[in-house]
Amino acid sequence: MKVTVVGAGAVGASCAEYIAIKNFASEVVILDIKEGFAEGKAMDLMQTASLNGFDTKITGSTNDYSKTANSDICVITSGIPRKPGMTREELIGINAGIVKMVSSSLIDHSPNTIIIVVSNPMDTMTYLVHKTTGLPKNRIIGMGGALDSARFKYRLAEALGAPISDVDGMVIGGHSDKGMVPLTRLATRNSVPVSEFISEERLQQVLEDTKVGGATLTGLLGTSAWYAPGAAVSGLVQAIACDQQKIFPCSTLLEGEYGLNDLCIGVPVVLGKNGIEKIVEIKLSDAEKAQMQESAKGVKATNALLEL
Ligand SMILES: NC(=O)C1=CN([C@@H]2O[C@H](COP(=O)(O)OP(=O)(O)OC[C@H]3O[C@@H](n4cnc5c(N)ncnc54)[C@H](O)[C@@H]3O)[C@@H](O)[C@H]2O)C=CC1
Ligand SMILES: O=C([O-])CC(=O)C(=O)O
Repeated sequence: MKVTVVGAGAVGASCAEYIAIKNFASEVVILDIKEGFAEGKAMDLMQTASLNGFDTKITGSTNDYSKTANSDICVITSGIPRKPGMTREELIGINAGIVKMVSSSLIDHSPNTIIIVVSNPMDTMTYLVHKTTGLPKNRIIGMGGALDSARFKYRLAEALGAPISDVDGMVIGGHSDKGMVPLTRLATRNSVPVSEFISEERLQQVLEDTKVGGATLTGLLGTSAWYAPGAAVSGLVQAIACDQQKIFPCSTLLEGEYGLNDLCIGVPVVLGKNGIEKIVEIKLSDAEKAQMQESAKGVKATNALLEL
């Protein structure tokens, strides 16, 4: 199993590290445009192999896509991150050009690959990869919901005073400060609805904190987060590489599902060896449906800025 990670920055390196530590891939290639940067990150990570006990071979490449040839899975993290006070959508001007160029170079060398898009604004970048590569929809996956759900669980556990492993919950919708739809109605503590334990008001606070999870960290760090994003990507890569058939919320091209068309947005999907094996349509309440419609409107407004 060969995995390429484009972008050796904060998220790309974290993602490569988690993939290696989980020890399921034979090879990870990190590629970056900055001279020597990917090679340096790869060497540094390889020097953790004996310490962390993994056999994955990590190599770096300065913009040489021949090194990525025949990758089973490619992750796109190249592009600029936001700074405090910015929205993800403001990154489109620079990141669209980068993602377009990177995705076509990847496909030139790995025509059968599955692509995971991370660069922001992620839902729009995922849509752009569809338009650029024309790959079947099961092979293009946007990562956002897996991360947002991890943050939701963190906030739920905090509110409940419970261990995170006792808590379950999912966030669907657009990966944006306003567009996320945390499904509080379906969140549970060990199968019991969380509303049994905390007030509606506290749950609303959890929802609001979850939606601005990325912005909160950007305010604290001066740039956006990388550990949880890297871990979330590694979870998707592992589910595909190991044909786990697990459900994650991912951004995928909708063609009528959830009453939505011609956009990529976060919904639950089953991930396995073919990438997206199935879009899972869960029954939403009227309020949740309305939130999804509103979220889709936001994503479509950003998509309209693309030069396709
Ligand atoms: N979807 C999600 O949940 C998340 C998305 N992100 C996004 O991921 C992206 C990367 O974030 P960071 O790693 O923090 O940024 P970073 O600045 O640390 O790393 C980005 C890397 O991309 C490289 N790069 C730029 N243009 C390139 C090109 N044409 N080819 C190859 N490499 C190129 C840069 O040299 C840099 O090393 C950002 O757009 C950020 O908003 C970040 C966290 C979560
Ligand atoms: O907040 C950002 O800009 C980066 C990101 O998507 C996240 O951490 O959720």
